[in-house]
Amino acid sequence: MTAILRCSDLCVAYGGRPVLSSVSLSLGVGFYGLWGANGTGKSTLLRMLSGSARPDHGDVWINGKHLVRDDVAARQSLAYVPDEAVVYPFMTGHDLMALCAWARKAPDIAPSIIEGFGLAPHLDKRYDALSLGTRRKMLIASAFIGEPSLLLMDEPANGLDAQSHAFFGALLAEKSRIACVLLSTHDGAFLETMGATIIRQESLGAS
Ligand SMILES: Nc1ncnc2c1ncn2[C@@H]1O[C@H](COP(=O)(O)OP(=O)(O)OP(=O)(O)O)[C@@H](O)[C@H]1O
Repeated sequence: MTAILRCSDLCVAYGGRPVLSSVSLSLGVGFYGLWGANGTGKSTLLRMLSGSARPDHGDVWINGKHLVRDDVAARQSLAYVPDEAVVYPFMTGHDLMALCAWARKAPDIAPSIIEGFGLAPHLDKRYDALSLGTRRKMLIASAFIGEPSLLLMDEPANGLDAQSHAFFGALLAEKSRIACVLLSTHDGAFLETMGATIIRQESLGAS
C-alpha cells in the first residue's frame, strides 16, 4: 500500500493531560472511519493531521511531504472539513468556493455536486444566513474542489437531511476508490453500510 497519509509518534496534551499518546498511522486509498467515545481525541487528531494545529511531538506526511517542513506541497493535496468551520459570515457560497478554487489552483466545483446537494438556490446567500445543514453541505462541497487525494472530515454529516446524506455517501464511495478519506463520526451504521475500515480512537494511543 502506498501511504497517502502517514503520521508518527503524535503526542498532544492539554493542561498536562495526554489526549494523544504516540499515535502512528499509515493510510492509503480507501475509506476510514475514526470511531470513539466523546472526548477521546478524534477532533484533536484530525486537527493535527490537517496541520490546523501542531502536536507537542511527532510528524505528519501527506503523499510523502512533511506537513511542517514542506507545508505548501503537503497541503496541495489535502482537504479538511473541521467540526466548526471558520468562514467569514459575509462570504457567500460562491465566495467560499471561489476562494477554495483559488487556493488549490483548481477549477470551480463540479456542477453535479452543487446539484446533488441542492445548493444552487443558496450560493448567493451570506454564509451566516444559511441553515446548519446547508453550511455543512457548502463545506463538504468545497472540500471536493481540486481533486484532493486526502480528505479529512470531522463529523461531516451532522445536520444533513436524508437525501443529502445519501448523496454524501455516494460521493464518498466514489472518492474513496481513488483517494484516502478519513472521517470521524458517531454513526456506526453509516460506517458499516459504507464498508469503512474502522479506526478505534482508543486503540491509537488516545486517552
Ligand atoms: N484546545 C483545547 N484546549 C484544552 N482542551 C482541549 C482542547 N481541545 C480539546 N480538548 C480536550 O481534549 C479532549 C479530546 O477532545 P476532542 O474534541 O478531540 O474529542 P472528540 O473525540 O472529538 O470528542 P467528541 O466525540 O465529543 O467530538 C477533551 O477532553 C477536550 O476537552
